[in-house]
Amino acid sequence: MADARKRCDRTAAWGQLQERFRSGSASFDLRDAFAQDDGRFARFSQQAPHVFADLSKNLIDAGTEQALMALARECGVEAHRDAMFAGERINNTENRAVKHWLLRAPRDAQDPDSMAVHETLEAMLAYAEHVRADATITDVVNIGIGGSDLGPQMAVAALDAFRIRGKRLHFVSNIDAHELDAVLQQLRPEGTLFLVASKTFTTLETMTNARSARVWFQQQGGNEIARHFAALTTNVEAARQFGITTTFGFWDWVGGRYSLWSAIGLPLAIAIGAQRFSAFLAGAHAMDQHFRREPLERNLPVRLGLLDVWYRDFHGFASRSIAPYHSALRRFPAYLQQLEMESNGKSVDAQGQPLPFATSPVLWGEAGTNGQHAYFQMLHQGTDRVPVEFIAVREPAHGIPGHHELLLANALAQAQALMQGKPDAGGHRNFSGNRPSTFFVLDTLGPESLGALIALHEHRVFTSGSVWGIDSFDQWGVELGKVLASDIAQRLASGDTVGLDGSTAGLLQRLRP
Ligand SMILES: O=P(O)(O)OC[C@H]1O[C@H](O)[C@H](O)[C@@H](O)[C@@H]1O
Repeated sequence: MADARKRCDRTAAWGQLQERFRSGSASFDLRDAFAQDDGRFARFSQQAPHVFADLSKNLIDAGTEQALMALARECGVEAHRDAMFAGERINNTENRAVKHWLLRAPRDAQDPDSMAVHETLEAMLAYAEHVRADATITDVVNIGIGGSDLGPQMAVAALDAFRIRGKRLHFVSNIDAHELDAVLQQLRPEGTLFLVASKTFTTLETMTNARSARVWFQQQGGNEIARHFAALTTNVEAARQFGITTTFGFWDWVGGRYSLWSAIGLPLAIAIGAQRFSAFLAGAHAMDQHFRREPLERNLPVRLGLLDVWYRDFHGFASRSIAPYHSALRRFPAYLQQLEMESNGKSVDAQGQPLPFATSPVLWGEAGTNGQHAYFQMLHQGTDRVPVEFIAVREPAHGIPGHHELLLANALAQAQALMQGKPDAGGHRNFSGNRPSTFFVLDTLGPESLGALIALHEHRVFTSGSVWGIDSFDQWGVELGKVLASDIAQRLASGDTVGLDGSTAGLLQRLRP
């Protein structure tokens, strides 16, 4: 497909944004903005499906947001979004469509893939229910990495309150077998179900771990590999060759970091059950509809994605900190790291032309309040301004009194402190303030709201990637290290350092057994 997007820095809106930044935005003060405008909270906050977002403590005014909307329109973000939902091959470097949204859409007779999606979903959910009902299975081990690990791991933790009791879920990703070893020590072969999760079924880490798990299983006297191993993959043939007969497939138009909604979600379906898994998909679908249909001005993923562009390319902010004030969301920052940094961490456009402006920021963070006692010092008083994203949940899932109010109070207080500061204090006690943050509120952390929160971020990343003109759905940057690792693995065995740089050669010699 010819990419119809216009290079964002060649638009009139880009020039206007530069001008706005030069002529005032650099000295924009949030405290004044609130003092001057009673309606600021209402203007810059909104309810989207299952997610409320307050953007008012960000360094924007109505004029800037308007110019950002103009930028999106001039760049062709809407047409690009519609092309994704029309199933066009917008992942042009891999010549693939991008249809993870179809995995959470109701049956659609018009879409050629919808039938297969729903057949697979039904089979997978039936299997999940079967595993849930099978009391002999006490442990489920997901073996996968990247998109085949971070999504299900994050979501299983996030929805722990809904998790089936009496079964343990484990996630093994690293090729470092300390991880596999620690899990295997807790298992009995007859009580274990291994899920080998890999889109390609070739990933070194996953295949190595899966083979070692199979060896362990057989050495421990396990039999019936067919009953104790299942595969989640687009490469059903490779799974069969591995000896796995229970496979749940998906399609090349599902990117790894967008695959939680596919068979890769099986650990989550086992954890929370078919009905709740369907609710999880429905929550994401509601956000898809919002993204497709709402005008840009009331379109939350679009507003967030454009804010990201404003911060990265005009303010020059190089990172964003994620602060979920809910311990069940502790893996959410790691999940977002892959989603955003693997999608938009590119320095060429979709045609391979170098981009003269900055793209993906660094994402990082920890659950609150823990982060407050570690790195928030730098957020409040460091030399860099780092936009912070708070996520708070109104209703707790526990009944222990006195905690949740304090948790929420801390989230609010941190956002307030970042903005208000204490500029008169002087010296070490001085807080400059005027530090931006976004505040998300969920009524409860449940399947629907989690689905919506994730889809919101997918579309937000789509929006900034679309403005930047990059292919957000490939990941060529992970290839070089993989190729070099296989060369170095041979050299580690042989000791051959010919042709290596001095550092790699020196370290290789030091690391050889
Ligand atoms: O699911 P797999 O094919 O095993 O891939 C697992 C992961 O590894 C790759 O190197 C990519 O960087 C990720 O996008 C992917 O999710």
